[in-house]
Amino acid sequence: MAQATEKYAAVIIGAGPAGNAAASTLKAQGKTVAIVEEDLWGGTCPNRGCDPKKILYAAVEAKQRAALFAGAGLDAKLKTNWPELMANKRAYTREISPSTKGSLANSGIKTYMGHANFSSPTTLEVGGHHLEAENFIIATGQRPRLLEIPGKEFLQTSTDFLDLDNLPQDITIIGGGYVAFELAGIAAAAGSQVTVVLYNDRPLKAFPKQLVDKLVVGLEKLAVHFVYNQDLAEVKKTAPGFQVVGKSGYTHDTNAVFAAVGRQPNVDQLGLTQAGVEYSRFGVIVDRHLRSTAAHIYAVGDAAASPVPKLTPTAGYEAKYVAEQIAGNDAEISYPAVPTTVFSFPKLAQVGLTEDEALKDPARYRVKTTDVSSWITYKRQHESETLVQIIEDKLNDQVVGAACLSMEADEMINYLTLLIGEQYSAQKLRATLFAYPTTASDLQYLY
Ligand SMILES: Cc1cc2nc3c(=O)[nH]c(=O)nc-3n(C[C@H](O)[C@H](O)[C@H](O)COP(=O)(O)OP(=O)(O)OC[C@H]3O[C@@H](n4cnc5c(N)ncnc54)[C@H](O)[C@@H]3O)c2cc1C
Ligand SMILES: NC(=O)c1ccc[n+]([C@@H]2O[C@H](COP(=O)([O-])OP(=O)(O)OC[C@H]3O[C@@H](n4cnc5c(N)ncnc54)[C@H](O)[C@@H]3O)[C@@H](O)[C@H]2O)c1
Repeated sequence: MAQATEKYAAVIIGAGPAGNAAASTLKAQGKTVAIVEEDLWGGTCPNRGCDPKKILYAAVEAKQRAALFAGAGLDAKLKTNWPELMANKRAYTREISPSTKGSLANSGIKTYMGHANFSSPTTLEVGGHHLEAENFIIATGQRPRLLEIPGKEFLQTSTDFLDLDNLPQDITIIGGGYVAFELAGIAAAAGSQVTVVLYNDRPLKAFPKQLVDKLVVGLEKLAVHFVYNQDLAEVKKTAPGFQVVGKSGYTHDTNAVFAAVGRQPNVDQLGLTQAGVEYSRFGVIVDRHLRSTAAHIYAVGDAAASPVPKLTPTAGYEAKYVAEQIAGNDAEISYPAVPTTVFSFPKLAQVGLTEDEALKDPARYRVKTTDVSSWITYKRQHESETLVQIIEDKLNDQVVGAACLSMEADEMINYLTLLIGEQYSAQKLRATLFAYPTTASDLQYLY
């Protein structure tokens, strides 16, 4: 017997940070809401992204911070117990999916498990259910991109790395973005021999080169080996592991190979053509209201080709914005300054106007990069790779962009984000007192 059609005010596809934020905001408006998930409730960030990565990072960070005090008061040589570390991570992640699904259901949101696929602009099929809605929100995220080369079946991804039972002795990472630098840092600090193979000579190219170069120095001190300008031709299986082979003849024998060459939006198996929704390789094409080419269907978070970094905070921000659009607010989306951090050794963070953008208008912007390694905040931690870059608008004496490299960069960038958002001038900053000595108390000496 054919299933009856189930009707909702809004149906959301994907239960990651974006989908969940949209569902709960719409539910709080009193709407009938359904959400569909085909895999883990909670999505990438808490199951196989930000949170599990930061759990692994926290342990090796403690080890690295202690190591910096060798000969300066701490004799202990800490050793990583990877299986125990992984058990600690799994104790956290195993609760995420059931508890996320439970809290959605408890708040009156109907949950469907299965792959969602549009059969028409107003109907979504999920495991034999036909869901109709006045509005749909596509929040299907992204998946790791793989390389189309012989031996691609031997490539692992960040998802595999974050769930490794044992840490391989020798790891090779292909790519030069967030994932490559974060996995390289964790693996090297945990004791693995790491090689990062890049197909160009400009890793993390959205960040200032001077800071990236110093981050590379920091990782090299952890014995990470960088190989530049090597386009990968093939991955071969060998008796002890694998061999990566470059197009120029470069070879490297290793125990495991991880592809960190970007992520691709989950928009290709959604029946979007039947729904009248256009997409590109960057995701669902959206306007300044995050509306797709079908006006009643929106896209948010990693799945949307919107002009912001694809991060958890931007996903949640877009989701709440769309819920307000559906409630009748018709203003175009405007984004606040978006901070971002690469959790490596050390950490690299950035917010607001970038150095490249500022240098295009030197009459207006002043870029000041300070080596802060002699400052007490960094000296007391025995840190040596530390830079802070401040971009000031000369018109009003305000900070409009910043980048930081240090083990404190993740917190420092949040202070700077607040200063940018609140349009703090140097004068106002100098009139504020901060507890001393802290990273915050450094702020008034930076601009
Ligand atoms: C290794 C790693 C580390 C990261 N670290 C950070 C970090 O430190 N800070 C940060 O801000 N961001 C980080 N990110 C990025 C962050 O995880 C994403 O930006 C965020 O998860 C995006 O949320 P989303 O809801 O748009 O997508 P996702 O979290 O990917 O959720 C999408 C959901 O949709 C589901 N889905 C897909 N297709 C369908 C379908 N057809 N039917 C039903 N369900 C479907 C998926 O299974 C998934 O659960 C990291 C990402 C990775 C991979
Ligand atoms: N801390 C965080 O906030 C965090 C951490 C991890 C991931 N993320 C999110 O996930 C996204 C994906 O991260 P990612 O590191 O996979 O992608 P990325 O876009 O940051 O970097 C991809 C890298 O792969 C390189 N590359 C592309 N094609 C290649 C090829 N054929 N051979 C060799 N190298 C190639 C690129 O030059 C680039 O250096 C990020 O952009 C970010 O949005 C965020």
